[in-house]
Amino acid sequence: MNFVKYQGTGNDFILIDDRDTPDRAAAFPVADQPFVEKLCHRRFGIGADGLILLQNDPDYDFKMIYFNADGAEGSMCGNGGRCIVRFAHDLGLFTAETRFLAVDGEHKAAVSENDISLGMSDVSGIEERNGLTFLNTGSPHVVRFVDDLESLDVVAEGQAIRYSDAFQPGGTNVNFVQVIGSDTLFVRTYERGVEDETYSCGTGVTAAALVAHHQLNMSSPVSIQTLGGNLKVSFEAQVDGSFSDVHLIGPAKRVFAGTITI
Ligand SMILES: N[C@H](CCC[C@H](N)C(=O)O)C(=O)O
Repeated sequence: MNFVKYQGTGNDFILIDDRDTPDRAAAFPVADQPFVEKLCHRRFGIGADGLILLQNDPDYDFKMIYFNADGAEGSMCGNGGRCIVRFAHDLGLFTAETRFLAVDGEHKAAVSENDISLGMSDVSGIEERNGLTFLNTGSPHVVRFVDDLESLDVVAEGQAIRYSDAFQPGGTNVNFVQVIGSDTLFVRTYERGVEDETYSCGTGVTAAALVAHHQLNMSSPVSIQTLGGNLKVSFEAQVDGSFSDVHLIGPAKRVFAGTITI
């Protein structure tokens, strides 16, 4: 079975072309969670934050199926979404703009030489839960502002919130955010399903930008720095507290291709 790897601001993914072939026995074993986990493992496998299948869909250019590094199917992945758009473009499935289906519904995206602009789901609003700011940008996210993000223990602090009672049974991703300019945030994310800090989280930086607008009146587009590079988030804030026209903009790059032999 062949695979390619892509990374978007250091959030890295195994991508597999799982479109219908005459022999469906060659299709990816979607229910084999230990297999996906092994492929994502950085010592026993290829190594990745997640694995994404590109499948056919009768009504869209393609369909995205996303698994976290723990092997379980995840909720929406923004950086993975940008990577699969670049992959579909590399496969010649569209020229400049695309419509595809993901776990949270339809997404539109546009490709330019350096960036992918990915349309995200509308966000219904921002809530306070047990003193923490929480929202769903396709995946569940807590957003917490801090003063010194550089020296924060993101794994320990993130885990405490991810497993706290308020977010059971599903858990949540956790973003720590430092304001570093009038329109710029530095974001570090503890990711559910990876159970570690990743270099960048697309739905997470989207959440951070929307909360920065809501709480600090930061205007669109918001620039975001992550450990793996820079992203932009643009949006329209509605009077009822919801957000529409949300876009996650940044690079996604093909890193290598290979054959799975385990
Ligand atoms: N890395 C992803 C987030 C995946 C969400 C996943 N960790 C989950 O909660 O299922 C992103 O770029 O948006």
